[in-house]
Amino acid sequence: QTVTVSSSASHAIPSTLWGLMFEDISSGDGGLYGELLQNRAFQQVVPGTPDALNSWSSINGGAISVVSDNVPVSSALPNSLRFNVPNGLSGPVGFANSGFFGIKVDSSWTYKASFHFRFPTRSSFRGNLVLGLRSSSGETLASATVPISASSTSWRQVNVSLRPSSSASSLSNQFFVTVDGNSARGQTINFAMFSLFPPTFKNRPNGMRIDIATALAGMKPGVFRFPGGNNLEGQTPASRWQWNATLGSLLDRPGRIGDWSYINTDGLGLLEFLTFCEDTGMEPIMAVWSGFALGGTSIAQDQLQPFIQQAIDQIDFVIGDPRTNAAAARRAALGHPSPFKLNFVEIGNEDFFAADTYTHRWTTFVDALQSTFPHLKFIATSNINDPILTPKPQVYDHHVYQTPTFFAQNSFFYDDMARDGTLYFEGEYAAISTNPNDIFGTPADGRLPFPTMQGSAGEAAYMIGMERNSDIVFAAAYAPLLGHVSNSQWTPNLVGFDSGQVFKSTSYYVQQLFSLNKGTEYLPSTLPPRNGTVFWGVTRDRTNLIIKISNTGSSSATLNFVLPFNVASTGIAHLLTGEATTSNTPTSPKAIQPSSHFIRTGRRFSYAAPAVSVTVITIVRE
Ligand SMILES: O=S(=O)(O)O[C@H]1C[C@H](O)[C@@H](O)[C@@H]1CO
Repeated sequence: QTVTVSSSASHAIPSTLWGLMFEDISSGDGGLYGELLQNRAFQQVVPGTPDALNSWSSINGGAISVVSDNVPVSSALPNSLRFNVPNGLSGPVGFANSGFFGIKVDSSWTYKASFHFRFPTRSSFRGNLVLGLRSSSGETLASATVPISASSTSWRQVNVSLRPSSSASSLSNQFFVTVDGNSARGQTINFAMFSLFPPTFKNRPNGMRIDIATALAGMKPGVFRFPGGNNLEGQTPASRWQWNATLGSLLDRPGRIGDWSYINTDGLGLLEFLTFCEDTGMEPIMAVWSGFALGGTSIAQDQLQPFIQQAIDQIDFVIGDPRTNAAAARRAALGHPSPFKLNFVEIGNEDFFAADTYTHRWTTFVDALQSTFPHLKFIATSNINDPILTPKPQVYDHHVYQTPTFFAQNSFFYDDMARDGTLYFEGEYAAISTNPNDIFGTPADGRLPFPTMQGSAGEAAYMIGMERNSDIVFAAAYAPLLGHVSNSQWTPNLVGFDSGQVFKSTSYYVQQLFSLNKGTEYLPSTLPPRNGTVFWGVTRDRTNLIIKISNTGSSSATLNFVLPFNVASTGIAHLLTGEATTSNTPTSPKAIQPSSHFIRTGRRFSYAAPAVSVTVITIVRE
């Protein structure tokens, strides 16, 4: 196959092209968000039920229960851990938290532990709390002693730093709090709002886990879509994501029942999202709730005003003027007086599930928001031009979960899209099954537990198409982004993790190769055959010519490039290839990784793309 490259660029490559889609789908709490304790504040649990004590356990007979405290630590956190020391015990007695399927104990880290406690009954008792980190077999790895007295019934906060004496060999470790069973016999102490943080990305308080955040930043992503995805919507309007409930002190965040069957702490909230965007150079694509909850409730058009006002306030928190706007003043009070960067606001999520009411919800929201924020672009989430929406959307968010083959066969999906001023955001895409008749089924029925090399090559073919059409595709994001390998609501995920490490998939490497070698202009070239198996695209930036190739076929393919200008006689081929069905997994985390090779290049050169491979060639321009 000969590929002739044009000397003049057709369009600029948007800086926003390759980005991240984030929602809490076993990915925020216990994942990207740095908090190490699960069920740290007993948010949204029912006192007295087994779930209320999720992740908490007794040590040596300590009696623990979750109670609705008659003197709650805050109005947002009504529940406390009631701890009682029965008579007749000796030695350390207390309770422990097992984290999110483990807690990594690293002796090079300083951990920050915090909790609030109060004695419900005043007494002359004085004693010591011993808290810290221990292996599940009971070996103490780090500890601190805090003197306490029952001289007052008011809440007091404990803050201590913990430096493990040694790193634990396994992840099954716990955070613990104990008292001496004999001297504290009969005592009752209430606890609330526990927190245990490792060092965080950019050392941000209430920040992100370093290894995961670093892996995400390592893709140099252009955009960050949040807070969902389904997790924006709520099963009912009352349990929808609400920006104002995710701000400020952790004592003021009630948490919510998320849309992936577990409670969200909302410790990772709107300001943390925006700060993360600034810390990694991503532009936010922020969603507002659009009046539809996943349980099926749509808000009637004449009842939408409060939700529209909440959306206006959410946007004002991000970009408003603190001198004239209360929501913006909250942003300033939280330490960020200047506005954040924001150009795109998404109205809802996947509203093709509720297209019949989206027609009025879209109109009512966009009429109000566009007049309040004239410079923003609003993204529609129903199917493209179906139903017809008023006003006509400037942007659509298109999602596709499919087989590897589908992606290879749809590399030209955007070539046929009308150039009528509409922009497109490929907000979610991934090869998730090999079974075209059951895309969302179980692994037994073709679902992928982890991305595979053939899935990643299919995605690369589709991405080559989006790059070619990046005059109208301004952003795209693989979804879901993150998944805990021990407990996920969805597979495959771009990045897997457990409480100790990060697992980068073959699809992660495709995203990274494409994003780090984006180029700034698109150079048209001989089009790949639409129904072929090999796809390529050419871009350039000031220093490099960049050629992206995906060979989704089962045999090597040689491309003969003919360039209209001089380039260096040696280039670099960044190659990702391996067996079609191979994945990087916790047991084989580095099964397939990119490798870089020098290749001979020049005005004319050939490159043999191996079967099932993705290659990014970079050549210095003369
Ligand atoms: O069950 S789905 O609707 O397919 O869920 C998908 C689509 C939704 O936007 C996102 O939250 C989720 C996984 O990324």
